[in-house]
Amino acid sequence: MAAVKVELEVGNDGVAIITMCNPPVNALAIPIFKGLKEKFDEATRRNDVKAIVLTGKGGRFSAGFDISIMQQVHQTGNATILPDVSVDLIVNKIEDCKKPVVAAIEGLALGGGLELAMGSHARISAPRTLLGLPELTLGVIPGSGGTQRLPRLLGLSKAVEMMLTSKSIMSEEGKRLGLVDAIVPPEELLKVSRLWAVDIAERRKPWIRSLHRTDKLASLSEAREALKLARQQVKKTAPHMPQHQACLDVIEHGIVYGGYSGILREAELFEKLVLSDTTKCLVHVFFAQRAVSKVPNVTDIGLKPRNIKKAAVIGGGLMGSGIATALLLSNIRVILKEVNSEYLQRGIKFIEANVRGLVTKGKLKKDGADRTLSLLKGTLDYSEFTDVDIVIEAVIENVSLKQNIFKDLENICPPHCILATNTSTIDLNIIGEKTSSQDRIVGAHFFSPAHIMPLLEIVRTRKTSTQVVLDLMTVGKIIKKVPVVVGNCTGFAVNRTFFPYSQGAHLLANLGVDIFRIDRVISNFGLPMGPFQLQDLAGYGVAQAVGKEFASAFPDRTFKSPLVELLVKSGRNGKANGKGYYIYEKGSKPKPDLSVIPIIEDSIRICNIMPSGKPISVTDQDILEMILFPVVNEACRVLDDDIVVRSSDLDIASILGMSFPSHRGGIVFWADLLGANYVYTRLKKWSELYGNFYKPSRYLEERAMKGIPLSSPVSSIPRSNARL
Ligand SMILES: C[C@H](O)CC(=O)SCCNC(=O)CCNC(=O)[C@H](O)C(C)(C)COP(=O)(O)OP(=O)(O)OC[C@H]1O[C@@H](n2cnc3c(N)ncnc32)[C@H](O)[C@@H]1OP(=O)(O)O
Repeated sequence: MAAVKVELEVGNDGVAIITMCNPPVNALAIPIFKGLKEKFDEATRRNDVKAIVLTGKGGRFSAGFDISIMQQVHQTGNATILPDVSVDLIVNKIEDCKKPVVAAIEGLALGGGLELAMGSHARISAPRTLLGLPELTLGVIPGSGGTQRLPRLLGLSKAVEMMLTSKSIMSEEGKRLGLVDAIVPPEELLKVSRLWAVDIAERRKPWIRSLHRTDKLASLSEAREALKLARQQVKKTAPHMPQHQACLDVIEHGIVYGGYSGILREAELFEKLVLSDTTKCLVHVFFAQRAVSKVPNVTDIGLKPRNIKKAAVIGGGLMGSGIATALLLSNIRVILKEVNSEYLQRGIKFIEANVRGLVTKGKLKKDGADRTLSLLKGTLDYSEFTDVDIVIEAVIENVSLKQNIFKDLENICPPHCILATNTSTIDLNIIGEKTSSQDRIVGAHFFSPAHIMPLLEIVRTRKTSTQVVLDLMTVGKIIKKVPVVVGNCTGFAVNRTFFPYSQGAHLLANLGVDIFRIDRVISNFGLPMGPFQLQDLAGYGVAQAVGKEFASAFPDRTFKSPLVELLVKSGRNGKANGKGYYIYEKGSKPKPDLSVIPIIEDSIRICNIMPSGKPISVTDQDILEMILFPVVNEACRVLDDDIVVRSSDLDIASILGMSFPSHRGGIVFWADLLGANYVYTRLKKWSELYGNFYKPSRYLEERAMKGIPLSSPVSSIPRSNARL
């Protein structure tokens, strides 16, 4: 492992080059801060140094504060391990240094990295360098002066926009806006920076301390007005994120009381926010998202992914056309196969609409769209399949149809070709039963709409080859998905974990709880919509088909509600035919359709589970937990059955596949914050009142009894039947 260190080298020109070395991104770990303080002290002291250049090794300036330090704070509860960077290093040793400091930036300067650069007296950058303050995505605010210096360098409105959206800009834009002083080719970066530093020392260039600048700040009243508008905006866009309001408060504080006071206030709030649950969750998500790409015995054994140049998609329905769109947008040639020309034309139209839609949204240029669509070829037979590298089957969920398709594919496709299915529930072993190619059969489970939703569940059986898993992971990354490798079972990881979600909502509805209240509670928690609105969106056919699969796979814990069948009988099919739980009118939010209430009352009568025939009385917290704790319970079974590599994979899958709020950390992490024992006790009580649907799983019970977090590796407890 390369040493984490800071180097100092003094040239004949009297310039000290201070270099941060912590590959791959020069994260600001404790030894880097320590090293920076020492080297700045040394450079300030030495008589042979007249100016300083600060840079990062390996073509990347710095990705900011080492986020694992925040993780340590969360694990220990001890915030005193956070180093004093803002005042002790950046103000005292860099900005107030007796010798000029120039930041030589390449690759990226993010978070604390950009804050170091802004504390310097000038910034010279290589082209196409990323500059940004993404701290809010981690639940904190910039904590090393960013909230004060960025507005002073860029002006208030652009700085506020950059911080609230956490979006980086390129150095070219930075130069235009005044964040960067010059852009030079990478090979000249150090040379120009040294000269610039000497020029400042010899007063040929201005010696500017960003914190002291006020020329770009608006007047107090204008600033207050702009910040008030921003506050109203974030109330709507980030209602669960305390860091957004805190960021605006600190900026305002600095404008009213001066930059240095702003820096002190910023440090106080940063320390407070680091300890918040939001930060715990978002920091967990940061590392969990990176962990999913590490699959033991797949990504760590030196295998190289094969090149995927040509793909085929079977089925041009919504899923198939979405998958084809995702492949095409990443420059992969696609053959789309359908059973007749009417369906084929419809599929091609879907794809064209997806691609043209991106042009309308300004995400793709017209000629880019034309190029993308030229990679698509429709077909009604298998003649184009003889040289494809991957086939993704996306036909309806019919076992014998899929079995026959895979039998054909085995005979027609080249032997190296990956045979993938987009089934959302059917066992892969059954799909491949009529072939002897089980080693190249794999699940490629996309989420609808497939060209937009980021999750790709890669389902492997015991027989799927490692090479095929690695290849599909690589395709997933190429098409900008987050691949999560899971095992084979009904519903795989995501749909299986979440099957109790709508069942729990239906159980409550049949216990007399208002469905619109249920939806409100769930969206207030942070999901984009409640379970009934989601059902409207997906269509009731999906709910019925999926419900049957789970009822037969897990009959012991399935709640069967008559409601969906009653709705269908009364001519409703959700948003698709404009008749659901809600009324859908163009241009306005869905409104509760009160004419659905008599149908719900019918369901309650048939179901007959209300104690003493009366609706149960519940708090909003009860509603939330009665819907989400059964999901946690199933997540426990998924962990127990080894369906995921690690519990944090299920967190990422729940966030990216089911839109579980990332600021809650994912389904397992959220449950652990509440405590296994709390979840267990609540479920146990409801199982006594309302039956097996709530019965705690063995995994949950054991962990609750022994005080072990749900996320602790399975090896800490004796295992049952693994089902990969
Ligand atoms: C006080 C301050 O105001 C507070 C802060 O500075 S908070 C930190 C702010 N900075 C950030 O949020 C940037 C976070 N990093 C990123 O966005 C991306 O990693 C990146 C754009 C820098 C690079 O992306 P990419 O090239 O895709 O590589 P990526 O896989 O993400 O990262 C490479 C490795 O560096 C690690 N890493 C990246 N940034 C890190 C950071 N700031 N701290 C610790 N580790 C970091 C990743 O965990 C990963 O480790 P791994 O190989 O062991 O999984």
